Amino acid sequence: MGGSGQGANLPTWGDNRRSRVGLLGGSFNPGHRWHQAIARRALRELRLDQVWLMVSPGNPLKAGREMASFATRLATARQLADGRHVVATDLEARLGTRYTVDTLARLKARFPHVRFVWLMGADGLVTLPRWKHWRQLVQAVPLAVFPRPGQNVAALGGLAAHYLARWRVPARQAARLATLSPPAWAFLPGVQNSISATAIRQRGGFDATTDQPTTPQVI
Ligand SMILES: Nc1ncnc2c1ncn2[C@@H]1O[C@H](COP(=O)(O)OP(=O)(O)OP(=O)(O)O)[C@@H](O)[C@H]1O
Ligand SMILES: O=C(O)c1ccc[n+]([C@@H]2O[C@H](COP(=O)([O-])O)[C@@H](O)[C@H]2O)c1
Repeated sequence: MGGSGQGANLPTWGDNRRSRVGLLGGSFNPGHRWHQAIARRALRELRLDQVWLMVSPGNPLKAGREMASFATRLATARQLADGRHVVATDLEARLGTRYTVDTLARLKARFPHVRFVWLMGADGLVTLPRWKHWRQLVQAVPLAVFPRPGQNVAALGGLAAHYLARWRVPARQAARLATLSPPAWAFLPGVQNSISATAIRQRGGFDATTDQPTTPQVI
């Protein structure tokens, strides 16, 4: 990987090896320690080589919401990275993509030998049917869904989970996920944390008007 923990660059390895990469896309407004916890858990349980904290130039479903600058959000993601196994990246900004389905198409073309897994909290599975071309998206990449307080019942009882039911892999087989042809997904029960970027902002951890953190950015 070309990056240090500070690496916002497009990764330079991977083209010619079968590596396994988890993509944790997010607004990171700001990044927080549960993003890091998910990344580490994914590395371990999905047997990934790397997780990329992929900072969104602008979540299409969060338009108009209080949003710090891209640079500030990327900086908070970088604080969570170690530069080896967890890497923060601005690649969506570089690729000029905003919708996940488009990003995945570009990434798969750019890294044909990398096996990607899309990582998300249970809230992502809830909103998935509102994402651009979501049925196409689930054909493009396996999904790993992490529990989130207050979201799990809606996630597992929702439209996306029903649509994907026949492709669900038991959590005990999560290590296989990166090797499976999509659609494939797993819900990974485990420790949960109610931390959210919204709560951090509401606590005043971040001053979106000045674009500056008022307390340590990563909480
Ligand atoms: N506490 C959490 N538990 C499980 N998943 C989480 C948690 N916090 C964030 N995630 C997941 O991390 C990814 C990126 O999240 P994001 O950057 O939007 O943070 P957030 O805390 O959800 O932000 P916000 O409160 O602004 O919506 C998403 O897939 C989200 O589901
Ligand atoms: O592609 C879409 O339509 C789409 C809709 C909502 C969210 N996403 C992606 O989901 C990821 C999590 O977003 P967020 O803002 O909830 O952290 C991030 O990578 C977004 O680009 C993607």
